[in-house]
Amino acid sequence: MGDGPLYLGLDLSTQQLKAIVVQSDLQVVSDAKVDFDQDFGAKYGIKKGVLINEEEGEVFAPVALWLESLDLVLQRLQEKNTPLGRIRGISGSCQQHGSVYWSRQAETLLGGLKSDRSLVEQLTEAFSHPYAPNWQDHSTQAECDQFDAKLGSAERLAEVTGSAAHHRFTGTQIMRLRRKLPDMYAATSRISLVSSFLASLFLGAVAPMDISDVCGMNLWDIASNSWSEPLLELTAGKEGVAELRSKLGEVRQDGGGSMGRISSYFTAKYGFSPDCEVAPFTGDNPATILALPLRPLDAIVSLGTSTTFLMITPVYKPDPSYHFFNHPTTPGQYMFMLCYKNGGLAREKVRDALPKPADGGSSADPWTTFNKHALATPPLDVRPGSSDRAKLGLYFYLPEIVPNIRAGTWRYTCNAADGSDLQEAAQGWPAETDARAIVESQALSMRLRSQKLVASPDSGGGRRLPAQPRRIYLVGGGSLNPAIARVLGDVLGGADGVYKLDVGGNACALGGAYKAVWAFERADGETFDELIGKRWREEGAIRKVDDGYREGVFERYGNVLGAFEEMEERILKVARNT
Ligand SMILES: Nc1ncnc2c1ncn2[C@@H]1O[C@H](COP(=O)(O)OP(=O)(O)O)[C@@H](O)[C@H]1O
Ligand SMILES: O=C(CO)[C@@H](O)[C@H](O)COP(=O)(O)O
Repeated sequence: MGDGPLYLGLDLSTQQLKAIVVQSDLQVVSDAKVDFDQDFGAKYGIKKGVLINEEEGEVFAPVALWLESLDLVLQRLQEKNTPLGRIRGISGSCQQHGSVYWSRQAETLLGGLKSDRSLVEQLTEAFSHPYAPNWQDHSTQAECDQFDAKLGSAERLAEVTGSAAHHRFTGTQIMRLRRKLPDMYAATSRISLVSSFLASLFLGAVAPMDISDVCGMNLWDIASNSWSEPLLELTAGKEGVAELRSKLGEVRQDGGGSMGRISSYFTAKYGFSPDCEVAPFTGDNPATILALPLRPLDAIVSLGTSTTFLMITPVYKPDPSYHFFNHPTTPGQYMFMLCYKNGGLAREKVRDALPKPADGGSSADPWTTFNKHALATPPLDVRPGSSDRAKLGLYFYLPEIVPNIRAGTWRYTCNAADGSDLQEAAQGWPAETDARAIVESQALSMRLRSQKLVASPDSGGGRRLPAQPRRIYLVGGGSLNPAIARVLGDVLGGADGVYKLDVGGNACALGGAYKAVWAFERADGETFDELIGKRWREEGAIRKVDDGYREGVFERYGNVLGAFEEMEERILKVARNT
């Protein structure tokens, strides 16, 4: 390890808080993590990082859990002898949409933290609400209906804010909490997103929201680069607009630079330098696109608790079924995102329903049986040369986001050659078939909804390939899984292959760390891509895990894409979230 400056990236996601430290040349020098269930499950009664109130569809996390986790992850970095004193800058990535409600004492308490006591001991009174609504919350259908109607239509809301109304988007969440807990709302001095909350702890003052993460609220007018007056009015009432504006605060326009020096709590307690500075933090998905120099036509599939599909584009083409966000570092660029609630946890459910192998499942990898079945099942469970019907399923153990369908599982079959004759498979099929079918289903949904963003990549040999991503990068916990990589490659293609980031499970934290490098080392006007592009080395950073486009196989999925869409439409008619 040299002696140059270091940069810390944090990732506060659903199930963990991760930290990663890199050098200016982007080499990783240390990392640590806190697993919420393992480290604090018993104390906070959480499962998979959250608490659930089934009756109202509420999903939320205790803010105190995150305070304790921050102290613990820094302690773990210290125990690994990480030279925290050399850290020059900090940035981070956090689960999107969640909101934290600060009390009137917040600024005083944040500014006066003492290093001989923990964050949780000193900040309990800094919050007007002990919980942060989580992105899996689905308690806000009534508010969503009003948001979609407010500007005339869901299409218009998507045009203005980048997204139609979604249960988890912060505007609908604030609107509901204001109605449900009026005293709490009145006692709130500031509202943070999870990203600005975590940055605030480091700063010792409430930090502004970030220009990319703010697009996950249904409140930010992207074209006019300001809060949307009618949507603030909807959230807080005509009389309440000024108050809500002041709770939300200013939005920081620059994704880089310094928001201020680190709080003395961290210098005294963990040995950070008093010169260490805090850059804006952003959402975990925007940070993921910063984990490597992503080009247009490349796609990232993030296989975390949620499953997301991300691309960057200079063209703003919003639609109610997906999301556009401001790029976290580059004005004029946008992040396209699809987000599925039934991602990692749904795959785990299918995995856990599989019959146990004869040896009782002795492998240390809990995914061995799932992977065996996923790879042994042919695409769409159609044996080559047979007249088998294609199998299509939807596996929504939680109410889904895209499409807006309530919890349930559905199984259909259709003619494999052209998707005709779609019929519900009343008898279902063996559990083993579900292993491949759930990954195919997730990938078919991504392929269906990203069709307008992809084009035919130049294959180099004069051969014109069908429209598809050039490269697909896998990140998140599920990126460790070779069978999932293979099925995603089969369905989504990827002319140049499917790659996994070597820090696959840590990509958002890494994106945060790279953002810190850029934030503090950029030359005048130097973009993130320019700076990171010069320093990033493919070797050691990514590994090819699948060939991606396979002629013949890709087209077989194309044949049933229409049937997949029809299946969703039929189910939507009877099982829409209300
Ligand atoms: N080998 C694997 N195969 C498939 N999924 C995996 C594997 N390892 C971990 N996961 C999944 O990764 C998920 C956690 O991913 P991660 O990106 O760390 O989560 P988050 O950022 O949402 O907290 C878990 O739900 C787990 O099921
Ligand atoms: O809601 C979204 C994006 O809109 C989720 O992607 C959250 O940002 C949580 O991410 P993970 O914890 O699954 O990484």
